[in-house]
Formats: sequence, C-alpha cells, structure tokens
Amino acid sequence: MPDEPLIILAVAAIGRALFRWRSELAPITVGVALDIGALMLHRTHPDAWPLVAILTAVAALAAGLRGMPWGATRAEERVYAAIATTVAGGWLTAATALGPGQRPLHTMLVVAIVGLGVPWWAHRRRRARVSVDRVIHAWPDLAEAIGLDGSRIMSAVVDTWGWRARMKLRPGQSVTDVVARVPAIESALGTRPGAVRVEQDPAHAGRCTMRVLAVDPHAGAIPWPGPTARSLADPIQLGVFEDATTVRVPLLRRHALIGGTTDSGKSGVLNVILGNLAACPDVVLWGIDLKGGMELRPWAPCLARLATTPDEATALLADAVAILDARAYASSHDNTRVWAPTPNAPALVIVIDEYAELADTAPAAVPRAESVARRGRAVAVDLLAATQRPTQKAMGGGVLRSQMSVRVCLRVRERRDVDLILDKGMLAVGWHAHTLDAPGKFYVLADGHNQPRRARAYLVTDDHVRETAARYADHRPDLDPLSRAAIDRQSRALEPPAKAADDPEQILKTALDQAPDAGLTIPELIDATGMGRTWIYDRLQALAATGRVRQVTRGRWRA
Ligand SMILES: Nc1ncnc2c1ncn2[C@@H]1O[C@H](COP(=O)(O)OP(=O)(O)OP(=O)(O)O)[C@@H](O)[C@H]1O
Repeated sequence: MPDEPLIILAVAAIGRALFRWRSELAPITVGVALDIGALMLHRTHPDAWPLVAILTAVAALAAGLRGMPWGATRAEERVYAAIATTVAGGWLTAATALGPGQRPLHTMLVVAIVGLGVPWWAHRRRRARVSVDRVIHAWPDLAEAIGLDGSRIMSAVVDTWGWRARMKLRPGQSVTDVVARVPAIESALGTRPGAVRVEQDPAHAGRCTMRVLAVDPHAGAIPWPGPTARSLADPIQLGVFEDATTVRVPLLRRHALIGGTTDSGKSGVLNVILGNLAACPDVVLWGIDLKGGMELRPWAPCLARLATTPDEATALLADAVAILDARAYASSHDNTRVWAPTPNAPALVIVIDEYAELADTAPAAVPRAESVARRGRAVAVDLLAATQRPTQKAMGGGVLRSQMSVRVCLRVRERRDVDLILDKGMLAVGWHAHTLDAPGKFYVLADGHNQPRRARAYLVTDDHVRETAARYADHRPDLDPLSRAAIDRQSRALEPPAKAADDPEQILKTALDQAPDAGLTIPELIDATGMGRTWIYDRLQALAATGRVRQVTRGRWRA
C-alpha cells in the first residue's frame, strides 16, 4: 500500500500482530482491561464493590463447577478457570473500593498476570487450538500451494493427539485427490511425515475429515487386556484405533485374511484372535503351521488338532470338508439355513499360519481350503489365514482371497501389496499400509470397517500365550457327534484296535504302544479312544507318573 501514510501502515501492522498473538497476549489484555475497569468503577461507583464481590463468587462457582463460560471440560481446566476468576474478581473488588492506584494493587496485578499467565501460555490444548486457528486462517493459501485450491476447512477441533478438521472440497475434487496430496499437506503444515490422515465423509463425496497427529498414539506397544470374547458371536477386540476406540471385528461365519511382510506382526494378530477364541466354548480350533509348528505350537493345549506337515494339513482340510459336507447335508434336511454354534455344536475355526507355504508344499490341500472358503460360512467352518503376500499363485488363483471378508493388512513392503491383501483400488483411496512403521500396526477391512483407519494390535507376549492356553485347555469343547462321525468316515491313519473296542483305557495303552516315534497328539488320542480331553490328560498323567508313557515333544505322547 505505497500510498498509505506510514502511521496507518504501522497501526495496521501492530493491529494484525495483536490479533495474531491475541491468545498469547490474553493475560496481559485481561490485566489492562481490569485496570481500566477498576479505574472507571472507582470513579463512578466506588460503593459497588460488594456487588463485584458477589458477581465474582458466582462466576468462580460457574467456572469451577461447570467450566462456564469457557467450555472447560477437564477438571484441571475448571480449577484454573475458578482460580483465575477469583483472583481477577477479587482484585477488581479491592480496586473498585480503594482505587487501582492504591499500593500495592498494581504490583499484585502484575504478579497475578505472570502467575496465572504461565499455565495459560504452557497449556498444550490452548497452544494446539491457536496453531489450528492459524492453519484455518492460512488454509486458502496453503491449499493453493498443495494443489487443493478451492477446498475449505469448515471446522476444527483439538483432541488428545492433535487436531482434526472437516474439509469441504471444491466441486469436482474428491477424497482421492486429498489422499494423493497427503505428503504435500504434511510439508505445508510442517508436521512429521506420516502425521496426516484423511477419511471420507460417509454422507458426502465432496467432504472429508483431515486428522493431524502431533504425537503418534501408537508409538508404544499396547498390552493385551486378555480375552474379552465368550462366544464366537462376540466381536474380537484386536487392538486400538488412533482415536483410542477399540477395533472390534466380528468373525462368526466369516473367513479372515491377515497379510503383511515379515516381522509386521502377523503372528501377533493371530495370537490376539487365538487368545480370544480359546476362551470361547463354542469354537473348536484346528491349526496348520508348516513352519514346523513354530507359531501355533504354544497354543497346542487349546487346539483340537495341529498339522505341521503337508500330509497332516491335507488330511486336516479333508476332514474339514467332510464336516462341512455333513453339516450342510444335515442343515438341508432340518431346513435350518445356518449352523448356530453352541458348546454342544461348536463352530470349527481352522487357523493357517503362512498360507503360501501350504499352497507351495501341499497342492492337494488347496482345493479343500477353497471348498471350505466357498461353503464353510453357513455351517460355521471358518478359515483364518495369515500370509506374507497373498499373490494369485499363493492364494490358489484368488478364489480363497475373494471369500475372505475380514482382511487385516499389516505393514507391506511394496505399495501394490495393499491391493493384493485388501482389494483393488484400496491403495488409491488411502489404505497406505506401506507407510505403517511398527509391528502390529494395521488397517482392517471388515463389516463396519470400511475407512482407512490405522490401528495397532494388542501385544500378546509369550507369557500371555502360555497362561491363556493353560487356562482354557481343559474347557475346550469337543466336536459335535455329527462332525465326529463325518471324520470317522474319512480314511484315517489311526484306527482303534478292534479287539479292545469297548475299553478306552486299553485302547489308549495300545495306541500309545503302537504310536510312531514322533508320538501321538491329544486330538489323535481323543479320536482313538472316543474319550474327552480331560479324561485323556488324567490317564496320561497317571501313566507318566508310573513311567509307562512319556511326552516325546510338547503335546505328543508315546509309550
Ligand atoms: N502388536 C504389537 N505391538 C508391538 N510389537 C509387536 C506387535 N506385534 C508384533 N510385535 C513384535 O514384532 C516382532 C515380529 O512380530 P511377528 O512375529 O508377529 O511378525 P510376523 O509378521 O508374524 O513375522 P514372520 O513373517 O517372520 O512370521 C516381534 O518381535 C513382536 O514382539
């Protein structure tokens, strides 16, 4: 403004600075206003000080009890508001009666401004609010620089971790445009990389929410609170979203795929799910772990079956198909459309650690797994598969993956893996799993979870696994008679000796005598004797005490 007189330019610049720093200057502004107010009151109504005192008491109570009129919701903020109101009102009362020039009223005012100003200046939420206001003010310029010109910030709120703003896009812009510019937004706002999240407004294609996280809420591991599910019908609590809400994923009649690169925390997520399912008396758990049982063996006490070789895995999946055939047949005869799991007629969940390994080493198992994936849901035979990369090859041509309605995507190495694990086009709309920067961080796509929200899985320690497995081992349900009969019809490696068919004790001893060198698992002994898990454990303990049998490896026994 070259034509304006210098004085006007100076006043305008000072006015702008005062406006910009109005929050920081608030304690001084209040002090000056009190001084002027006291001067006028003392001159015109020096006898009004009792009224000022009463109004002070009322205002301090309103601030302390209700946070009024500042909207202070937290206890410490209300305490501060009550103290500040009392000090300011008390000073005004004294200054009205005595005159602000009376000693030492001015000194007291300066001390109060500094004393109450320090917490005000240091208050994190106030500072955050101020920086958010500045961003909103500067947004039109920033938006132009970023390439989102015409977008507007409609409102913004400060929360525990940073702030979030509702954004209205220019007609023709979509949330995909905003997602594509996230790194540019981070640079323009001066945040750390990975601090900005963008979520579509489900009600309006031209609006979205932008979250800016000043601190990473998932910086530290989140300890597992223990199992919360008591039935497969209860959603499984996998971890925590960035807004501190719990990730609840329903698994009943759903297959789940957990994908992520090595060390991304796949086994961790499996452990959270297994820890919950172990506590559900309406689920029978079977496991396939072709890494020699490394991941699933600790859960062996709760697994009715654990396959660690390709042959065992193929046999296990063949039995699963037999079960689902039998259940489907029974359902069609009873006219019951779905199998509602109960402790007497439990669901069957088959956990497969590293599915790609199964596809590579046990090709005969793949069509069976696909059969379970296609037809298992209605009869409550569910798959829970973890894999590093669910490529077309690894996932048997994609049939299996397309049936997985729960997808958990942990950190991936390449961007295109996001679309492989979640679905085509998910990378473009903000499911940026390649930017996840710690094990256990994930995105989940499932019923009720269709926005790219980052979460972190609970950390289940080895001790948790041991304790949980031991705690629920004796409460695991057995398969229902229908499903057991279906397995019996399958050709099985181990047949109970015919001559001792009616004495389970004898069958047990013979089975242990004839067991292969690797020993027999508890589920195999249950199959052989037809007795329950607790009975088997009791007999094994008794026989072991007399030296008649021994545990070859964890969970495998022979004479
Ligand atoms: N939710 C979590 N929070 C914190 N740390 C975790 C979490 N999940 C896993 N980790 C840590 O990350 C490391 C790797 O985890 P995990 O073994 O589950 O990965 P993975 O993807 O199964 O690896 P691999 O592909 O080698 O089997 C472990 O040391 C574990 O302690």
